[in-house]
Amino acid sequence: MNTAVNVAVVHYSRTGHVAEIAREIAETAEKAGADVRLRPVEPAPDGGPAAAPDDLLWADAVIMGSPTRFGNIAGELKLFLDSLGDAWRKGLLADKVYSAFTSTSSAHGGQETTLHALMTSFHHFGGILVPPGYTHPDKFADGNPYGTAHCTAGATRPVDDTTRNAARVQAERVVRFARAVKAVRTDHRTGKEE
Ligand SMILES: Cc1cc2nc3c(=O)[nH]c(=O)nc-3n(C[C@H](O)[C@H](O)[C@H](O)COP(=O)(O)O)c2cc1C
Repeated sequence: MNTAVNVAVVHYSRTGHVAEIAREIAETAEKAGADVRLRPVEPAPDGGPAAAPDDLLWADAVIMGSPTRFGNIAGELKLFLDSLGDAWRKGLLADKVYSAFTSTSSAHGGQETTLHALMTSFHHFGGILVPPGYTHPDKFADGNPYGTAHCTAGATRPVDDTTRNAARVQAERVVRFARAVKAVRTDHRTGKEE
């Protein structure tokens, strides 16, 4: 089965770590055959487009990333989430695959709570959650079954192979399940298969 799928990689990053993981995820999803929109929630320094609700409507899978802030997501990403009320009300965010990633300064500095905070919204959307789990040997190296999570160790540790490998595992898995979900998705409003 090689259904065409659209993947939106939506993220916020202030000092570049989350953006670096987002790029790895986007490249991997592209290599896996997906059409990809890599979208920061604020306009990128290179003038590229910022994320818009339409990117989620377009997507079959959404992979969303935020730095951890006091064990929670960054306010900038929350503002984007809060712009989705209209799309949510119309049922347009449902039945898509969702997955999350993050970066912290300290080990166990709130990675899992941040990933869960993102997933809370995904539940409200009626999303199909696809976490990486321990489904690949590389996941035993990065050790986070909830999503790719980097630790910058006080901004001394750039995104490394362990994190990149985890990002690749997650992106490949999301594309695979996005294809499967797309094949059975129904239009929420009509109840008919899309
Ligand atoms: C207001 C604020 C709160 C933060 N809270 C945490 C935290 O709870 N745990 C942690 O490990 N790092 C925390 N950090 C550090 C960021 O998570 C870290 O710098 C981030 O992973 C970098 O991501 P970025 O380079 O994509 O911006 C915080 C940073 C800021 C500015």
